[in-house]
Amino acid sequence: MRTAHRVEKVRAAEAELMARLPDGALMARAAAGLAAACADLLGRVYGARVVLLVGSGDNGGDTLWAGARLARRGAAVHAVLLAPDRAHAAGLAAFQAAGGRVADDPFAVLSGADLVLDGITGIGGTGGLRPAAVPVARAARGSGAVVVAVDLPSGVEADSGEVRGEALRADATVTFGTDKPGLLIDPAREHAGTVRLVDIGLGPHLPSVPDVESLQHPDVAVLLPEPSGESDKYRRGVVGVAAGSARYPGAAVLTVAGALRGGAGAVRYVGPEGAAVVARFPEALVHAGPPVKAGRVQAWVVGPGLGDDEDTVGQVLASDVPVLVDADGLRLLDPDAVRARTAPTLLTPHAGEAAALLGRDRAEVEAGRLDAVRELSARYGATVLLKGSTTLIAAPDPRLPVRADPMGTPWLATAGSGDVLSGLAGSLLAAGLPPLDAASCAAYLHGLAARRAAAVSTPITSYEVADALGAAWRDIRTPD
Ligand SMILES: NC(=O)C1=CN([C@@H]2O[C@H](COP(=O)(O)OP(=O)(O)OC[C@H]3O[C@@H](n4cnc5c(N)ncnc54)[C@H](O)[C@@H]3O)[C@@H](O)[C@H]2O)[C@@H](O)CC1
Ligand SMILES: Nc1ncnc2c1ncn2[C@@H]1O[C@H](COP(=O)(O)OP(=O)(O)O)[C@@H](O)[C@H]1O
Ligand SMILES: [K+]
Repeated sequence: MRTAHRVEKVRAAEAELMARLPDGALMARAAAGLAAACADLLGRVYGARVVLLVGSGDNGGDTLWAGARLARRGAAVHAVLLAPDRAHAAGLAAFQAAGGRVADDPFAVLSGADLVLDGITGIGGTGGLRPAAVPVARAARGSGAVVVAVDLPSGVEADSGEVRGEALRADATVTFGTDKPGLLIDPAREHAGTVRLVDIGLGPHLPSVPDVESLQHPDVAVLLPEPSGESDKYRRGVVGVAAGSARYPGAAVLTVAGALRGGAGAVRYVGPEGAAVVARFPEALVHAGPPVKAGRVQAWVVGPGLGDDEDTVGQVLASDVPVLVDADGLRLLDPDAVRARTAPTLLTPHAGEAAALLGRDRAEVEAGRLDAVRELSARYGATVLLKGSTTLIAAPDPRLPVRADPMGTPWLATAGSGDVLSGLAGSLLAAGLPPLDAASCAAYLHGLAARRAAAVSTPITSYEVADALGAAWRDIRTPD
């Protein structure tokens, strides 16, 4: 599991730890880890041309101390001081004592650099890069050097992943003590590149429950349901799928395709497109009547391609089993009926649907996904999976961490892939996973399946994503 903590918690943990250590010890640990990571990236330190972008805070301090270490190992290191009067004094003295030089012309040194360290701002940064830093950050990006962000790419919001202006784009980020939420959530995540965590001893001082977390293969492996000797199709769970309409018959097929690969023992399709479903999937059970007459299921998926069938949404929401609501279902749902449910509800909007549910602009939701997913989940008393470039999942209990899916790929931005996801997540609900786990495992498997399909050929179709789900399960169970 990757875990991320908000800035206030990082600072509290740092204060506790610093009180037990000699002055400067923590920064020395950070700088040692940073210099080691840079040496790995460079391969050979001796003779390498390194440029430090140094801001006015401790982030610049870490960078100067690391620059001193690299200079002592024979690198030619120049520091670009963005606020010369406020550069970290001890760091600058150590840097110069080690043979590092302050650059007169930032653009001249950047044009010949092998490695650039971005120490403009870390967790103390607010707003995008200040205007003076913008051309320097752009020149770093355009220089052909490997760009390494120190703690965070400068200009991103550490706590939310928002980018409110211009931010530096790094190839890699070396972060200290713990991940920050912005390293797991777009658009900031995209600016960070590959993230490496340096242990500075903060762990025991951080709250045990993080603010944001990302599942990794072993976490998903533990959560996925496995049939046992005692299993039969009913004990494995039956998932009901109320999706598709004469106008959108494909949604019925794709949702069932996802549901069949989600671990439930049987999929019961309910709606007008049973013939199309059975033609593709003879293993599906079909029922043409309303959901209340369909027989017992352990979870429902309602909404993909449903058109305007409000009755179906109402009937499913009135049931006493977990319900996933997607697509048209989100438009047709009665918020009071959702809030009144005693069994869990999982809503799976994309940014446009989330914006409609919240009464906000789509762009606002996309820029501030963490805030949007938390607010939706609180308003509806439901688990919410907000789809997009970073899919986020929030449980209604605000004490639980928000899960940020690390597996998505932009190839998933293709019609119908959301239908596959909702079938898959509904199937995991029917198999007995709690909504937060069902949703986050589904997003992870969906992304992994899309990556596998994209490795064979691109562009991928939603049906190919569904087809690759079995291979994704196998990958997770048998890591190499
Ligand atoms: N506190 C500690 O013990 C440790 C801190 N560490 C480092 O210290 C950093 C935090 O240091 P600080 O709290 O000094 O904060 P930062 O160095 O992240 O940034 C604060 C400084 O940047 C300026 N600033 C804020 N927003 C800006 C913007 N958009 N553009 C340009 N300048 C801006 C502020 O005026 C302030 O001077 C961490 O990210 C990490 O790199 C590490 O050394 C580990 C230990
Ligand atoms: N830029 C992107 N990067 C990664 N995943 C994306 C991106 N855009 C969309 N997706 C994913 O693609 C799927 C699309 O679902 P959705 O918007 O419901 O489409 P549809 O209704 O056509 O099925 C979701 O799983 C979403 O997270
Ligand atoms: K930085």
